Amino acid sequence: MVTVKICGLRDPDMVAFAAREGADWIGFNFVPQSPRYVTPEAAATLMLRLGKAVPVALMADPDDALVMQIARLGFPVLQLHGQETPERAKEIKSLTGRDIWKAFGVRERSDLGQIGTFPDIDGLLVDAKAPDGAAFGGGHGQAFDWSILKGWSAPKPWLLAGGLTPDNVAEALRQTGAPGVDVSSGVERIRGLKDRELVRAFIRAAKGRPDQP
Ligand SMILES: O=C(O)c1ccccc1NCC(=O)[C@H](O)[C@H](O)COP(=O)(O)O
Repeated sequence: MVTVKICGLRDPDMVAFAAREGADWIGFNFVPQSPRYVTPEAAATLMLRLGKAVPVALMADPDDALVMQIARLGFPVLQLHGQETPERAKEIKSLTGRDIWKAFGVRERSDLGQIGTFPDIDGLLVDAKAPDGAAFGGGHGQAFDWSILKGWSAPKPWLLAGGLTPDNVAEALRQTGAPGVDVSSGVERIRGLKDRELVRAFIRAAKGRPDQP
């Protein structure tokens, strides 16, 4: 079964709703410039509503103090979404003992080359490259050309991300064979605010049960 990560939740009831609807992972965003940012204190409250969903902490170029603070909250997975080097990813892994997922922004086939230089990560996201001039590297609601993944085999467990929506996720999965998907903007009507109907539709479309009430 395809796994689903819903990223950038800020509201406890929405966390509980996404978990009930079958989200496998729920991402909390610790990038202060993001409209989806939550403080570590707020995340601790949100984490009380996870049900069976697994929390993922999203950070961009975090310092040691932040990674330790987040790891202490109990996150089993840290998702790195900045300019972290392979060495820094390894360092964060040893410092915290947590699984490390690294997000890679891609636009063309050659962008996939960087992935092999991160031997110590536990998983990865293949995401769209941020638009030129963007202040941060993800959550822009833009898809990349999925055909660049044709014939590529991921060295680690991976999620497809970037511009996915309830309407295109089934086709994205068909074209890429991704084992899992990650979404943020595509389940929002207002930037930064998740929408229940879209969250439900996305999870059902990704898991291949779109018509169930
Ligand atoms: O979502 C953000 O605001 C964000 C900010 C800074 C770094 C990363 C961010 N999001 C990372 C994610 O994992 C998103 O879910 C992923 O980029 C897909 O986003 P979208 O295209 O909006 O579905």
